Amino acid sequence: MPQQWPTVTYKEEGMREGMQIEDANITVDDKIELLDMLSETGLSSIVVGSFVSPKWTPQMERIDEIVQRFTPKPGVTYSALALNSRGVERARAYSPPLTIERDKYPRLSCHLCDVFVRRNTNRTQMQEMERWPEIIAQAQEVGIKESGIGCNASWGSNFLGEFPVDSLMTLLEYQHGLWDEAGIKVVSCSMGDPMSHCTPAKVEESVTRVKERWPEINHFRLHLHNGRNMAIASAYAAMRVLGPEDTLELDGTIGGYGGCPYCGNGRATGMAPTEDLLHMMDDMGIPTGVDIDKLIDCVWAAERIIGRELYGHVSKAGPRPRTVDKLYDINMPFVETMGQALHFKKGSEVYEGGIYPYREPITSPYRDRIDQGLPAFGTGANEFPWNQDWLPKADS
Ligand SMILES: CC(C)(COP(=O)([O-])OP(=O)([O-])OC[C@H]1O[C@@H](n2cnc3c(N)ncnc32)[C@H](O)[C@@H]1OP(=O)([O-])[O-])[C@@H](O)C(=O)NCCC(=O)NCCSC(=O)C[C@@](C)(O)CC(=O)[O-]
Repeated sequence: MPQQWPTVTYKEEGMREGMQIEDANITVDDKIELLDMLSETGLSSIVVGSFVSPKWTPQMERIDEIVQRFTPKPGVTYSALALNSRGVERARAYSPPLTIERDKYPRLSCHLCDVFVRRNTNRTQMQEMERWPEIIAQAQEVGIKESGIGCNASWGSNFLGEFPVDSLMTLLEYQHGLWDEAGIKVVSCSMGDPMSHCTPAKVEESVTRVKERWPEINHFRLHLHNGRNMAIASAYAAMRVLGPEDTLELDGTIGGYGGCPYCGNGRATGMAPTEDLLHMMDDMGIPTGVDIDKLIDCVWAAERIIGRELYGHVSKAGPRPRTVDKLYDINMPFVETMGQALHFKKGSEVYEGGIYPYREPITSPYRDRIDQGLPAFGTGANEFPWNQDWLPKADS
């Protein structure tokens, strides 16, 4: 029985998580060029930046100009991060095209790491919790029937060390109890990880335990950072636990850049590279609606704008060639440099003149079959290559 995957929705964070850790002098024109390119890829949800204090994050100082001048594409949801009411008020001035509500549900959430939230927002974890009664009261007031629980810095902290999943579950249990008391059903759980402490094992355990403890929770949000290169594997682990009755919200950044300036990992933080993660989802048969080739154009544009190479792989090695027209030339020469590796998009001229050690051109009956539109291998015992005379006989 093939795996039944959850519905996966994806949010592109390159213009916010990505740009917030890059040079504050990147021009508004360049950011608008990249944002408008992202709008043409098929991405359905794009974060344009954040309305935070420019004293804390100068990279976001000119967000107002970006929102005023970019070209919103119909059907794409554009949002922005706001960490306090002043930020929400600023964002609301640009709605539309911005969508202000970033969460489907009223949610009780806080950071397991008190140090991170103090460093990042000048607030304490206790102050985050103090808001919960108000969130519950507001939900009751407007007759909300479904709610969310959640946590950030869910699996560990660069300042406090690793957190056992038990600690995460204790926090979620407490939040769930408050919603129970209010008589509001909990259907969603979010887990964030700004300091890159996610691992596939911890994410698998966390999502599994939440599903087992509260089977009615069928909506999950994961905000995973990639400082230890565990974001894609962790996202996959979550997909493996969930099923067709579940929805999983993921986010990442083109090229995999990004990070919070106050998490301690700087530009080494990163997120799941969008092009790598969505290419994996393509392979899994999970619909993304995104054109990987246009995403690669965005990564290359981002590298030009930022002035350095980014972390993703599909933009460098190319997507897995799966159709005859994308297969590599079996007689291509020695391919060595990163520039020569770009032949998948730039054509054979990038490796022309490379070492070619073969006395005769390479041929292969397998490639002959592929070029004729046949599968490389036959499926039956008496089909190619099992029926070829070169094959040693099993009883010999
Ligand atoms: C949240 C604040 C503003 C609180 O900062 P604060 O100092 O507590 O705010 P305040 O209310 O005391 O105001 C201080 C000054 O900031 C101004 N101010 C106050 N709010 C705003 C605003 N929204 N926009 C513009 N200006 C603002 C306010 O007007 C005042 O100006 P002054 O009187 O000094 O001239 C500050 O801590 C901040 O901006 N932090 C953001 C740092 C940042 O950008 N981090 C990266 C994004 S978060 C992230 O990446 C993590 C995440 C979200 O992905 C996952 C996770 O959280 O785990």
